[in-house]
Amino acid sequence: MKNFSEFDLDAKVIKAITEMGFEESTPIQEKTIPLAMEGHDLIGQAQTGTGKTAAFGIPLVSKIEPSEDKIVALIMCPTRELAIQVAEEVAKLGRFKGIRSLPIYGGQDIGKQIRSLKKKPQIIIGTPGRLLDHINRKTIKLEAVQTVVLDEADEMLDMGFMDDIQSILSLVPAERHTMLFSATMPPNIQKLAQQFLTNPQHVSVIPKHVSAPLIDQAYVEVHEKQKFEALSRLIDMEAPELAIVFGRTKRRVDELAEALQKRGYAAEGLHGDLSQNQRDNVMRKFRDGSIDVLVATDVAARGLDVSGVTHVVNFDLPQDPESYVHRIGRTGRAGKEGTAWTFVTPREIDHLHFIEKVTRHKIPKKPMPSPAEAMEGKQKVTAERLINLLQEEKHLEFKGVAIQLLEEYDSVNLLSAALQLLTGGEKKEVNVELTPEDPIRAKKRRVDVRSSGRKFSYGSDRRSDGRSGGGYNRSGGSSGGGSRYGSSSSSSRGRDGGRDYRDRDGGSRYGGGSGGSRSTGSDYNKDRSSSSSSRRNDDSNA
Ligand SMILES: Nc1ncnc2c1ncn2[C@@H]1O[C@H](COP(=O)(O)OP(=O)(O)OP(=O)(O)O)[C@@H](O)[C@H]1O
Ligand SMILES: [Mg+2]
Repeated sequence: MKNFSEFDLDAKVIKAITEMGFEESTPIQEKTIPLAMEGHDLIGQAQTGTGKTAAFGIPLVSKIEPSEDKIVALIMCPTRELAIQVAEEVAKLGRFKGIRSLPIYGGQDIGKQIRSLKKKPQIIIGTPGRLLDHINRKTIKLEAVQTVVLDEADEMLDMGFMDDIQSILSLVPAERHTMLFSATMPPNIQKLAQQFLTNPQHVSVIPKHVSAPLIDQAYVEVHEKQKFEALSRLIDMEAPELAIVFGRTKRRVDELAEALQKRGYAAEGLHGDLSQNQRDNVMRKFRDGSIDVLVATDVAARGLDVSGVTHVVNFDLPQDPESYVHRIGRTGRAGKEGTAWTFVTPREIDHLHFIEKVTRHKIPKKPMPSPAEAMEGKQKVTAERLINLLQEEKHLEFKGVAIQLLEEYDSVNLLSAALQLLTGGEKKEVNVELTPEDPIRAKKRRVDVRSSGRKFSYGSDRRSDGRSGGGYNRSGGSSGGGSRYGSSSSSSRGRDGGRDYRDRDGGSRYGGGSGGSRSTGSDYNKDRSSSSSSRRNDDSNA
């Protein structure tokens, strides 16, 4: 991998990169930075957690003059949390150069945004709905925009943002530089590319498996009613540092977060029906570790980069293979390892196979963790806590009582009792009821592996094992199979429900035939609303 000084970058940007702790470029960065610096339109595909943000962020900030007083770059993201995060990364990259960037998303006070816009940011990072809102108010003007980035392009398409993106791009000069990024590139992305890009270069560093290589994947076959027990045993057994648990609907997420809290886990839910304040709070707590289980709908599936996420659990099987790839990709990022478990009910096994087929990765089956394994995990964690306390010498004021107790009782018995107390088994007894979700049905979607669109792939088949050395180490670079997976789906994808639907409507099961559900209001952002009357106007209070 290349050192960043080998690219033709602004010295102040290189300083920022160094400060961020990046030593070498990742494969997608190595391939896209030179192309982007030359102004080529491009479609960039690389596994989750491999630095796509910096792949477009670095050339972007490198090319902008600090003296510029117009908006010259626009980055669009599907969710608010992602817009915030991308804005933070861009701000870090542009820090020494004095580049001004601003996130613009639904749910945030529009007056405040207008005030921030008066500071003349050069880069806007936003969700499409709120962007359009500002454009209509003329508080955002796009006539000087030279570069547009669509992050998670396929998702924005899928959420029904096509019209919004079209409206936005119609206001950007045609002579522009457009880049499109995602870990997954289903075929319908071609349509978007054809419309918005000019002679794009396809840059793909997707090896055999589209899912990130450092993720240890498994599935557990469980009945709907056993899922909660399976989850708590799993958490006990694995003791994740941070975990994200994905549920199908908002209701599911609410119930699950509450149930976990009742059982004594530090968990909170995230979905599109929460106020932006609540969403921000939950994310902040998760990032700083004051909660360690984030229960979320697919609103958290894309792009979020929280270091320390060691586990992802698909409490409910995701509808789309793409969703699977992105959900599990919240762990195993930036060269770290991660674990992803997926709960599958017996009736959903076919759908799991479908996901395996599309992602070209066999997901091994594991047994449901036993109570003994769960207990063992908990005991281990308790023992570790005890030892930490001992090493920190925070226990000294208890010494007197300890001596007294030891005079009367056997030391092993005494310590066992203390451990039992610490392990806190009593909360396990709390009864928990979740409203059952209907199983996901296998969709008829043609999986044509052979004809996989080689266009996007030029197989840098990488392996995960290289963990030596500093820096990123996600490369490996032997050539090979490099078949991309995205080719597999037919056009049946996208219009028929799935995630947004689930996220939007706590109760309804997927597939109730509501053909247009994608466009009836992704609650995702609650962001798309103000731009189009057919959508729920969730932002009206903003
Ligand atoms: N060259 C690098 N060296 C080390 N770390 C890096 C490098 N580039 C990016 N990172 C870090 O890797 C992590 C993942 O990056 P990023 O969020 O951009 O991934 P992504 O490819 O966009 O993933 P996703 O598909 O999930 O959106 C971030 O924490 C980022 O700071
Ligand atoms: Mg990303």
